This record gives sequence, structure tokens and C-alpha cells, in this order.
Amino acid sequence: MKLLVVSGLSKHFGGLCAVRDLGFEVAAGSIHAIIGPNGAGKTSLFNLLTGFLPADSGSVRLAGTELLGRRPHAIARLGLARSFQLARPFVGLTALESLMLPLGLPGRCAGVAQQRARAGEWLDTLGLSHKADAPSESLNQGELRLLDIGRALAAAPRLLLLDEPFSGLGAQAVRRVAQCLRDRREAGHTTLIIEHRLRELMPLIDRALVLNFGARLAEGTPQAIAANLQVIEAYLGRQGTLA
Ligand SMILES: Nc1ncnc2c1ncn2[C@@H]1O[C@H](COP(=O)(O)OP(=O)(O)OP(=O)(O)O)[C@@H](O)[C@H]1O
Repeated sequence: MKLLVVSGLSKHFGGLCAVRDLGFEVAAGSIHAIIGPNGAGKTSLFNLLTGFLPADSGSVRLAGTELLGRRPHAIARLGLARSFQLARPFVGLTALESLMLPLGLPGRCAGVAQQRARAGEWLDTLGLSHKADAPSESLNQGELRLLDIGRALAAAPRLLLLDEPFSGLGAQAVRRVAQCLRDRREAGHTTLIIEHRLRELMPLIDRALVLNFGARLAEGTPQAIAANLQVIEAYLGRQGTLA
């Protein structure tokens, strides 16, 4: 079953075409990557999917429901959560309290004690237990990124969008996040992930969509993508290898 179906999606910024007549599908229960060189349009695509940017044209359907034209909070209510390329603190809240927010939404935890317990479990899973009572604004960028990912994970979305979740993280933290995504897949949940760290990304994903200049360059299994000469060429100068 296809959870997400995107077709004819376009976005211009003045004369610049950031996303060009893009179409792709994401299977339910999969981990699907969006990769491509800097400026390829990956974050713009996430902003279109989540209602942070209005599209010029196209369609984005989540389990058959059209998302284009809806506000970000309405899209979140339909079961979509995202993390951000630049993670920001919830000023005035501790790390634990930051993770209690999504757990306090209707239909989630029964009461504050349960929210607190579940938020503590997420902190533990992400290796942040020692920061539970620290003000979120005192966390460093790597810790903030983990907290932002934890907030999106704790929302238990049907579709999770992660924007460069491994950026700035050490090997152990990357392994923890990757395991969370494998656990989501095991439970039948779906993840769309933008990431430049291909060495860590490729073993994790089911499929990847490669963007270049806002358009689809290739789409397929990690093995097919790694062997695609056009894709390798688009990356040369940046990394030169896809494995
Ligand atoms: N709000 C905006 N106004 C004008 N141009 C923008 C805006 N947002 C993005 N762009 C431009 O659109 C293009 C795509 O940018 P985008 O951030 O989506 O790329 P990206 O693939 O996410 O890049 P990176 O890997 O560096 O994060 C770039 O040329 C960028 O400069």
C-alpha cells in the first residue's frame, strides 16, 4: 500500500525552480530516503509536504487525503511529524518536558505521570537521560538534534519526516536513531529521511529518491542508486562515492 503519493509538485522562488514537476510514492512501512547535492530542493520538498510552504501546483496525498492547501498544524493532525535541519530548543522547558508535549496530545498518554514516564523512555532510547532536567536551551546542537528527533518520534506519526537527522551526531547517536527507525518500520510505520551521510543511510533504507536541480534524477533501491552513474556524477565534487 502507498502511504504517500506525490504528483506534479512544483515550487518556484522568483525565477528559481526549487521543485520541478516532481512525482514519487512512498510505501507504507518503509524507510524512504531523499538524497541529492546541496540546493537540490530536498528541504523545500519537506516544506511543501508539511504545509510550511505553499506549492505552485501538484498534489500530495497521505493515505488518499490531499495535503496541499492545508496548514502545518492540520497536516500534523493527519499524522505527519517532522524534525528540522536546524534544531531549536523549546525555551523555558527542560529536555524531559519538551518530549512530554507530543505525548500530551489527544489520544496519547492518559495523564501527566504516563507522559513523564514515556518521555523518560524516549530520552533513554536516544541517550539523553542525563539531560532530563536540563533546560532545553542549555543543550548543544547535537543534543538538540536528538531532542528534536525524539519529539517527532514521540508524536508516533503515520509518516515521519527527518531532515538530516545524522548531521553533527557521533557514531553511537547515529546508531541509536537508526535503530529507532528500524523499530518504526518493524511496527509498520513509515519514514521519509533527507540525509547526506550515505554510508550510514544506505544500509538503513528501502528506497531512495535522488533530486538534482529540483527534479527527479533517479529512484530505486540503495543498490541501484549506488550503481547509477548519473547519480554518482551529481555527487562528484561533494563526496565522489555513494557507498
Ligand atoms: N525561501 C526561499 N527563498 C528563495 N530561495 C530559496 C528558498 N528556500 C530555498 N531556496 C532555494 O531553493 C533551492 C533548493 O533549496 P533547498 O534548501 O530545498 O535544497 P536542499 O536540497 O535542501 O539543500 P541542502 O542539502 O543544502 O540543505 C536552493 O537554490 C535554495 O537557495
